Amino acid sequence: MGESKIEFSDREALLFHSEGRPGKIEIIASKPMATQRDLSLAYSPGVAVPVQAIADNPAAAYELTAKGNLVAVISNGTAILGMGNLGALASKPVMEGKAVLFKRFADVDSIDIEVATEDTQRFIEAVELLEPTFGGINLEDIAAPACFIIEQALRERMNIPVFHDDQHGTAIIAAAGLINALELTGRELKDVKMVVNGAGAAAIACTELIKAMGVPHKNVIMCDREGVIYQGRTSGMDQWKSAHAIPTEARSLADAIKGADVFLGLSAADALSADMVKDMADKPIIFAMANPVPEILPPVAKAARPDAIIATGRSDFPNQVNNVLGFPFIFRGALDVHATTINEEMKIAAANAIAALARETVPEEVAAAYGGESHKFGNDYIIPAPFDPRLMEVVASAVAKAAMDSGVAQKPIADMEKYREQLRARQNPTTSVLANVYETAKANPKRVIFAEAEEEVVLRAAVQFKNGGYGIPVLVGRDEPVLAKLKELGVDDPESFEIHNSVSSPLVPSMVDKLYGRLQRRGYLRRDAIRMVNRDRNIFGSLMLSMGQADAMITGVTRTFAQTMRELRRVLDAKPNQIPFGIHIMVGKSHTVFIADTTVNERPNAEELAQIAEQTARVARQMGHDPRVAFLSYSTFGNPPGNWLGNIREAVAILDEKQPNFEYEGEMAPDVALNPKVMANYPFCRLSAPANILIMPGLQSANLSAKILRELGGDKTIGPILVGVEKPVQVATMASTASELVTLAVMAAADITK
Ligand SMILES: NC(=O)C1=CN([C@@H]2O[C@H](COP(=O)(O)OP(=O)(O)OC[C@H]3O[C@@H](n4cnc5c(N)ncnc54)[C@H](OP(=O)(O)O)[C@@H]3O)[C@@H](O)[C@H]2O)C=CC1
Ligand SMILES: CC(=O)C(=O)O
Ligand SMILES: [Mg+2]
Repeated sequence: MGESKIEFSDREALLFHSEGRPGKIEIIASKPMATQRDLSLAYSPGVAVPVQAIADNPAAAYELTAKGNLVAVISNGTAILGMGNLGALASKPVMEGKAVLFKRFADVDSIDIEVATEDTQRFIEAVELLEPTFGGINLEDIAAPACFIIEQALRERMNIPVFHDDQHGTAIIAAAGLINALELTGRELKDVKMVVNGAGAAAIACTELIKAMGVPHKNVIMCDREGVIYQGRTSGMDQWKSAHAIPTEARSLADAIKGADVFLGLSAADALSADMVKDMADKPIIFAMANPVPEILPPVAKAARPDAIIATGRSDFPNQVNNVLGFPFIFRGALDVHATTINEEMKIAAANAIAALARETVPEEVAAAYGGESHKFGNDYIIPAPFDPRLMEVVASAVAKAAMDSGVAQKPIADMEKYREQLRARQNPTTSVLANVYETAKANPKRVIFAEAEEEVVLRAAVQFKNGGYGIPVLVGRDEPVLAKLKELGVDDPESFEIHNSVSSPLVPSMVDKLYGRLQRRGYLRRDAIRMVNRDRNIFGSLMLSMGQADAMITGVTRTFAQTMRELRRVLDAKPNQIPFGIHIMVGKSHTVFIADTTVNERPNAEELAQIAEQTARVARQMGHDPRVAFLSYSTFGNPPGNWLGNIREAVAILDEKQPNFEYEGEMAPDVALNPKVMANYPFCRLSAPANILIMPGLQSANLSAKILRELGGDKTIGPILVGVEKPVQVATMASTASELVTLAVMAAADITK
């Protein structure tokens, strides 16, 4: 078990939240709001019709509004992670984070609501009044014991699922992990001796579920800040703690832990010492789940007890026992059957489904999401990772089925197999493929040149790239300004970055020879080559790349795309039998479209169009898509006729000759390519479904479309991605943000265009 792999500075964490649109969420309309008619339908007078329909039949709200897929993440900030009571406002970043996780992992729309009161009754009243808005309520980071009263009252008063995530979400995941850890260490629930540190929301709920599964009451010692909760203790007690008091001589955690099989930490940072771990039974099971800093760090626990199974709540160590593995999928299943509640049966079904998934063989494509490591059920893999795309299908369907079997589903699912298919389809392959691209880069770290390292945005990207573990940034720039800027960015060890400066680089003479060799018959003198190597960072970087000093390169923020390309092409050739060009990827809600050539060839001829189609199909396939190419035009199959269609038709004919292993068709207008109803007017069309690759007739239309879509579609655009150059190099745009640069650098490192 290694050190934490993910590092970041405080400044980086703040910038992550403040950059661009502040915070982590925004709301997007799901219906067009473009015309007067749209307005009439969406708002007055059209909206009166669904209003009346819902007044007549409240269940219609699930069909006519967003309610059925909308979950509120609600907190008063009294127990923010393990940071304590920092108030409602300070809890907002965590609650926005939970809302984003709902969306990312289970396509559940979610909004954070921070309620500024510590008065239990006022909180209950505020939340219960929200029932019309939401399909479910996820309570979060509310301290015990108020959370128990709040949840119970709301469950009684509301007819939608109310779920306190820190209690039950955590309990479900901890139970799943424990089932597997016990199996690996050859223990049975009935014999286990367990110590629980913490007696709050998470600790009480975990203990209750684990006792319900079979660990005897007398075998569990619970501790809080005052030490052991023993029978007869009077100070700092409440009814929830009393329920777990046992007769024992132990008074401190150090006493209690002697000989224990399992430690369950849901308390605070550093509460468990290495000495205590040494006192545990053979093959101890240690779940140190306090966030953000666990009760003990895995390397410390492992050093004390190499035979231990160790889990934390964090994503940067193996065995992440965190409620993120549960709540998105539990609500997905509950919402899909319009469950009135989330009951014990649904929770146990979720725990069993998660535990069983970890014992299954990890398929190839999933292995990539684990950083290419072969994950096999064992001490460092007792629980699936949150990025495991199988979780959605497996957990949500188990929860939905349990809701149906236990009689709380208002809309049972008729065809479970079809439902599982729909769950799979809710996940856009690009999202998980991108996660895989990141993990591929991490698994095999490459040296990536950041050619414009004196730019702050580039340096920030390089720092993120390094801290994310995606590879080794190789910075091109003058040492002093680069080091000074790294310090400004809060980097503790700027000297650990490799910086290359053309003024002092020993590589310069051989670079000049190489460049002069390439350019002498293109009108350049040796002194021109010297000047270019010394002054031009793209030339210097490209020469480093071509001389094998690094594996990939990212540039583009200080010069226009065309100028950057001219500089690169002085050094780098096209790949054999390929042409360089650009792809923009538009990542839609459930589909992805690749558009090419958006950057290089102004007026591609027929051969070039066919070539662009073939190369784009290869990239799309590499990113998990079955290519379906449409050659776009203003004209569809000859209508209207025109003078510009010849080379498009010829490109289709070239592919007809070559018989490539993907679908293609043309010429056609974009609506024919993308809208199945319009495509149906052309029954002879050879595409089996809407196109996912759009080959544009020329740079004008391609580049304009990509830029318009980018401006209108925001960060759903990836690219431009440069294809067809002999070395992995990516040219960003001058407006790129640090995170866009990191994505491109990772794509270059993972060589997705190879
Ligand atoms: N990994 C995961 O998925 C999750 C982890 N957690 C973590 O669990 C912890 C508790 O959260 P939650 O239950 O919501 O909060 P609560 O405020 O409801 O409970 C906190 C509990 O921890 C106890 N505690 C605090 N410090 C210590 C200490 N040094 N030694 C012993 N007990 C201590 C408190 O004791 P007292 O009663 O005496 O005040 C209290 O019982 C947090 O760190 C949180 O991040 C929570 C949910 C999910
Ligand atoms: C993970 C979580 O919900 C917590 O630490 O509070
Ligand atoms: Mg929490």
